[in-house]
Amino acid sequence: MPSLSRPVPVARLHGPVEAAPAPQAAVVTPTPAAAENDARLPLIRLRALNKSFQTGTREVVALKDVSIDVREGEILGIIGRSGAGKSTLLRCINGLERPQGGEVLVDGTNVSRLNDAGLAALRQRIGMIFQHFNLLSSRTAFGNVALPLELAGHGRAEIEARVSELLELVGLADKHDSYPARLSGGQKQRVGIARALATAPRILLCDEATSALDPETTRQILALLGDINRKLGLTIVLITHEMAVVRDLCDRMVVLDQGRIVEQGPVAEVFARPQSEVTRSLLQDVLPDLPAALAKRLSPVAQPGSQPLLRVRFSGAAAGEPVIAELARRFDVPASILHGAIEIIKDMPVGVLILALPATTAQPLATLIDYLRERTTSVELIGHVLPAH
Ligand SMILES: Nc1ncnc2c1ncn2[C@@H]1O[C@H](COP(=O)(O)OP(=O)(O)OP(=O)(O)O)[C@@H](O)[C@H]1O
Repeated sequence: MPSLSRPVPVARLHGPVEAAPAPQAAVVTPTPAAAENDARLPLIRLRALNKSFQTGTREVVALKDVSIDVREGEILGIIGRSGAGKSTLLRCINGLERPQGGEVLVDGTNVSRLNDAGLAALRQRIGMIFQHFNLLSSRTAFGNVALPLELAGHGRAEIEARVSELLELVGLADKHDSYPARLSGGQKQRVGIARALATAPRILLCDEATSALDPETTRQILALLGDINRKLGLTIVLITHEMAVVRDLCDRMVVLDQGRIVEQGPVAEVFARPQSEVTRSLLQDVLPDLPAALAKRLSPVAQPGSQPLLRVRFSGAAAGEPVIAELARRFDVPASILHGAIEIIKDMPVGVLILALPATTAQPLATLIDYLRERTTSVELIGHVLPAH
């Protein structure tokens, strides 16, 4: 029987893991922090996963050639629209779904080859929390957290000590005897987190864990997950459709679309240089881009009196540069900021600006764009805006 007293992860499941391969869809240059992260061995390796479902005569492809490494101690966010394959991916990790192709390795163990007893042992090492908490209404907070320990055959005294420690960890020391009906959504999720940690797992899977919560409670639960990740060295994989969750909690992110990975990398890097249309669209929630009213006035070609419209992305040191003032001073080009947003992600400023240049300038447009490109993360000419009437 495993010991439950731990501030640190329990022993590994099985033997050694292989060296990390090159990331499949890395589209960004790693930051120094990410490079340090890369040196860690992957705790979870998904290799070329394929999974389809047969519904009547139709085959639905849920995952297509998905390869992801999750390194020990990191928080990985998997984001995508509804139907992108997120839940299927999470369920492949704990063996609830078997892929038709590819491999799922958890700490070197091939999950697809495990029998029922092996799967049960694996799930002791993988905690899971859910959108709707999945608590037993007939049990108190204590009883819910105690359940996995009872099932694992631990003794009463050990269970009592462990559950008290866990309720304390999640900030519910005073709710031992409360039934779920008497708890708020945030408190229920705290019980869910304590229950998921009961068997001292090394991995926590979060299935839309904050989607049923209001923004303030979401912030508190994300802060708690970040705290647990740091205190216990827990590896966290979460699925979400909200960029704000990825921004507030994750180290790295994977964007799924129609079962495929369309982008992956450190969060700040993906926010600064989104490569796929899906990522850009999902980013609209946190870094609003071109407002609809402006988009309506956009023409793909220059017209008499129209102004070139630029989307300028910036991150890190570039965010502190007086780029627009310099453009005005050096080229005598007063750019107007029509829209902008900035976020601080893991201490790094990341932003987007929509700039309108004057209808006529002494220098060619290409010269001005080149100038900005050298001093920012990226510059796109998104069209020409006609004056508003
Ligand atoms: N058991 C199943 N039988 C048939 N089709 C399924 C099954 N599970 C998932 N699918 C299909 O596989 C695709 C991916 O589903 P999945 O639930 O993994 O997506 P998701 O990104 O988690 O979506 P959501 O955010 O809406 O939960 C969808 O088209 C879905 O309809």
